[in-house]
Amino acid sequence: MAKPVSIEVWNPNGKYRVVSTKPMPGTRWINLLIEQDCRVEICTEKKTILSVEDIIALIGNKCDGVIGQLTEDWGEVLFSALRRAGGTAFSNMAVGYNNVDVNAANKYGVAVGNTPGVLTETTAELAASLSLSAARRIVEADEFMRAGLYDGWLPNLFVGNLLKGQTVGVIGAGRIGSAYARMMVEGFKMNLIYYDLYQATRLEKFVTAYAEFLKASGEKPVTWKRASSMEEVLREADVISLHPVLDKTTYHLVNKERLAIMKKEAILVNCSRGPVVDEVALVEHLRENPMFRVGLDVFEDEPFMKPGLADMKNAIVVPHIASASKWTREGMATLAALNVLGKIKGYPLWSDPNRVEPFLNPNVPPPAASPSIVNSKALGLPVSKL
Ligand SMILES: NC(=O)C1=CN([C@@H]2O[C@H](COP(=O)(O)OP(=O)(O)OC[C@H]3O[C@@H](n4cnc5c(N)ncnc54)[C@H](O)[C@@H]3O)[C@@H](O)[C@H]2O)C=CC1
Ligand SMILES: O=C(O)C(=O)CO
Repeated sequence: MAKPVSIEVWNPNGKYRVVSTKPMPGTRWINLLIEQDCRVEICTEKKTILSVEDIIALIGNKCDGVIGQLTEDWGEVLFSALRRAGGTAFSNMAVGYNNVDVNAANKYGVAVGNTPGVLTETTAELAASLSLSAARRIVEADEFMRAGLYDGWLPNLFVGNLLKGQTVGVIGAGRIGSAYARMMVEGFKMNLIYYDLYQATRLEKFVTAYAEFLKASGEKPVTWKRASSMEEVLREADVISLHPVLDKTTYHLVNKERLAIMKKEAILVNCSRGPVVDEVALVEHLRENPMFRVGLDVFEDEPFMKPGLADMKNAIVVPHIASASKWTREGMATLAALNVLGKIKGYPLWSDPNRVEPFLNPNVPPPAASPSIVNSKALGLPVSKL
């Protein structure tokens, strides 16, 4: 039996009981729930990752909805517990929901929300930061400086790669992959090659228009290409950034064989999910190819790194912070809360999960809709006309 977990309670007399497994940034999300007669309970347990047992204890005997985190294992056990407690609403505070067994949620009639859109630019900016940091060896140079090793300018000191005119490769050109591609093409005048199951039409139009602009200004135009295989991207690109969802098709998408076809001085960035890369193979590749560099926000066995990774000078590692801007994290909390609230109140689903701005303006009440429910079709939820 799990120990009771510590909680903070807001609006104790609220009709609907909504639990958040973590404190989340900002207060708007709490106020929006309270205004709609919710009692909000926030888990304040010091432990970073809650176990299934901890969450069962949080759900208790009566719970209308839960806001959860990507570190939690939302499957059969939790969805059945939530349903037994009378709940029909869950939302991840994340766009990725590979920690959620959606079939299990469907079985118990629980809506599964996620938070697309609000983190697109923030996440793409971190991928761009990792790309630049790797190309210009910023972390190594910073460590060198702090260690007191700098004793004067040298022609060969921390020489890195110029991005202008090189090729950026994007695997998974959805919301974040496309935003990243635009930053690298427009910001650094890189040529684009991308691989996705679907054509990224808006991205292609953007690069075409930007190329026209450059040409009209007398500059060399950038180019784009949709690759017919992932290998084509790996072979041709100088900087490759991974942005697909994590599912069976993308597990170990980058493995030993695929690392071997990349350029010896290429840069690989991963801001999607750790298991998209075979991290053991990556450590070996980094060891054998000192000019190959990586920027990693996510890890295969998060929060752990595979042995050897932390020792590699050609790896930059940060702790899953790609969406960590204040505006984004507060917006994610708001979208997650509104997903849960919308289901509890019987609101329809917002018609376009890529257009979430109307939910994020703090000066205007949000639309009476759930911003993004990934299993809405399976549950037969109505769609808003707005
Ligand atoms: N590191 C972090 O903090 C963050 C990580 N993420 C991760 O990024 C992922 C992508 O997010 P969005 O861009 O909003 O999602 P999205 O759904 O707009 O884009 C994902 C793209 O991946 C493509 N894709 C799927 N399977 C593929 C395959 N086998 N090969 C190539 N492409 C494939 C899809 O067609 C789609 O275009 C999330 O699912 C999440 O796991 C998202 C936000 C923050
Ligand atoms: O939203 C996600 O999927 C994350 O990884 C955290 O922002």
